[in-house]
Amino acid sequence: MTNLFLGYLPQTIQDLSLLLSSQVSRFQYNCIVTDLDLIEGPFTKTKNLEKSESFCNYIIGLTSENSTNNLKTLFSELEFANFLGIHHVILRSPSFCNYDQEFEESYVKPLLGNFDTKEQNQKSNEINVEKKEEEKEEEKEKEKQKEKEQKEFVNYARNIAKMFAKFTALNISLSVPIEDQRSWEFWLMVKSFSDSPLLLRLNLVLSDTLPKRKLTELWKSCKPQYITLAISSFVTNKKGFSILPKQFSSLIDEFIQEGCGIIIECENEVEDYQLQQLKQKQKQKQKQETKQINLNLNKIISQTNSIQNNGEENNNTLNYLNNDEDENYSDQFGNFSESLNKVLYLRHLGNKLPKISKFKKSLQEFSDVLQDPLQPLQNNLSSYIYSVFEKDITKYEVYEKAIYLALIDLSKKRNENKNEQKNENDNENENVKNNDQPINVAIAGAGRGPIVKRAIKASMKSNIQINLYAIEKNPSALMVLRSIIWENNQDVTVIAGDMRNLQIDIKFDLIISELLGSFGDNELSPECLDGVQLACLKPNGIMIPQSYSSYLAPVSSFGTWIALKQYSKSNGKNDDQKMKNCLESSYVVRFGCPLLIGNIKKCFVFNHPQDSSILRNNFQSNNHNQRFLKINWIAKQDSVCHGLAGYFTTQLYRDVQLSIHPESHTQKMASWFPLYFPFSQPIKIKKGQIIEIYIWRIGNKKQGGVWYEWTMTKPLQLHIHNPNGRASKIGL
Ligand SMILES: C[S@@+](CC[C@H](N)C(=O)[O-])C[C@H]1O[C@@H](n2cnc3c(N)ncnc32)[C@H](O)[C@@H]1O
Repeated sequence: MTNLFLGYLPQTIQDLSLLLSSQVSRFQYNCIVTDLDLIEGPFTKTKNLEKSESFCNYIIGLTSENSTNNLKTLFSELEFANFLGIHHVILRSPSFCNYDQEFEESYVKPLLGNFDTKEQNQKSNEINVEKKEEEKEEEKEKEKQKEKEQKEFVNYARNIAKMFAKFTALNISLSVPIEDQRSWEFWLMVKSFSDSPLLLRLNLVLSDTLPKRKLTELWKSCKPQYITLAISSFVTNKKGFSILPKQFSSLIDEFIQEGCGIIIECENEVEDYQLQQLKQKQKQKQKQETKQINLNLNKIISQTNSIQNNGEENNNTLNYLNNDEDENYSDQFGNFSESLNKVLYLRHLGNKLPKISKFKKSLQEFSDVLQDPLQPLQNNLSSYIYSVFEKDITKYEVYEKAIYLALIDLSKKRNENKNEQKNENDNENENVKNNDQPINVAIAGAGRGPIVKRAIKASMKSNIQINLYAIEKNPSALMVLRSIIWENNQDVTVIAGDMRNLQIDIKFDLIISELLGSFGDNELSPECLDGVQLACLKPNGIMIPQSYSSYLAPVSSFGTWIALKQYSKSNGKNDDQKMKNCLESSYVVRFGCPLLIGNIKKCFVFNHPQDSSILRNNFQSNNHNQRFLKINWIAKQDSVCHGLAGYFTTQLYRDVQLSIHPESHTQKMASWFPLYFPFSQPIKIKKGQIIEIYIWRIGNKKQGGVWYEWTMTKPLQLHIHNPNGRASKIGL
């Protein structure tokens, strides 16, 4: 059974308390969505009113149609919900959201008919002449209508924002039709009018029109709480069961996987109500019936055959209906199982979804959780953090492969040199002796030793002798490292200290490090490796990684934005500057449902070893590690930009790579989530617009560290984020 949240929305409710006691427990709905209409709604019956307290947890209130154009009604209904103790309310979708589509149906299509484009144009030209006057009138009317609706649109958005500010105890979701781009505009407008836009939730309504793919992606990035399946979304298959057309069910699958709850609209609850009446009369029979229903319910839920295929494989469901006892009810109440059928079907869809692997599940827990990037140079990492690193087997396997190839190449080079020298030098014996020396390998930043272990393995595999050194500055990690080396009887020399200023005589053929952050250079790998390269790398020595590149894309991710705002609120605690700083810092985050508005583009590149003369001249100023770049994109679609998503790829050695770039992500590697550079305000973007940003990597030891600054210049000019590293600096 999945954790799918199912809500039930009957069009009419005769007896809410009966419905709750029968439906929720028996048919495994999580709740009933019920009208808050104060005149004809279920709560107008005193019986329901009296019991409201006890069943409020199972109820989501739905505002009435009248409330969409009447502030007073909306207010009264929300106040009533509050009074009853209902915690969740869904605001009904304003009908004008569908205006454009209706207009298309009733005006545009009949005018165009079925002609091909050429004929179509001719024909419409003719019509244009004939109906010019008539159309002018129509145009005027249309304009008027549009203007009226635009006003209503804004007014309703304003009303909602007002109500939202007033009823802070209610969890409010706004309903909007999923297939209409205008409803997205409306949703944004309400959000931007509102005082606490983050708390306003979203209920998408799916009717019989499938949204365009791009719109679906856009909605997913808005983190909807529910999708309501309107009656018109369902079709009846050959066997008479309500199912969703294939594309619809795939769409629902996608949203279920993002944790979205489903609300099913059903015609009425008469059958269930009457079923209960009957049950009272036929107590004995009812017991058996309940038993049978539960039995069949379990069978149906566990079956994995497709209900979809015209009902052909839907034998269990059919059995349920054809069951002797159930036939009585079906005869008496016609399609009494209609709502049950829908819920079983949806449970079935939920169960049919591919099981999420343990690996994916463990990652999902981190969705939209903001973390400050690690600073392994400035801070000493804890044992727990090392243990998390070490769980990522994939990363170390790739490292081992790179080390193996580097050892082979170093050994080959030696042999070539040896042969050359053999030819050149008379005193050949002595040189041969020198060249047979093991290869000097250093792990720079060894931690508790996972790469040390891989270097030993690579040496054994390649049968190439190495002298292995482990450099580490974290005193506690060093203790663990030493005891692991001792326990495993490994031949490793531990060098305690900062790799940037080692006072040792040894020169290395190969220096291996893993000092990479989510943005490649953001844990100061360039600065750390400069020191050890200058002091200890032999000429023509190799460094792993050989290079790393960062990447950026403008991102829309409401979930991440909400998390950021909440973080800034709780961290800032009424201190304005602190709150601002939170919005100007970069974060490691697994974007829950990101929408990349432009293609991912390369940002900064670092190569190792660096040119040693450049390195020597800039060692103090760190100028050679500073970067400044302008990047622009053409927006792929309408959306809201919440900042920049940062990724990296690294070439460890030759073609051995690690990547968190979404298009080339190393499979099953979980060590790094993307880096998020937020913009201090969400920016509405139109499809085709140029998005232009500037980003800097600045700083040196004298300035207390390295930091990034970033800004947007198009379509909106923003301030520089994190000037002088005021919000976040990476300590050197
Ligand atoms: C990201 S961790 C990787 C540790 C280990 N290689 C692993 O994969 O588990 C980086 C390690 O480098 C060490 N480190 C960072 N900067 C250093 C420096 N300047 N000198 C020596 N060690 C450093 C940190 O203490 C940390 O143990």
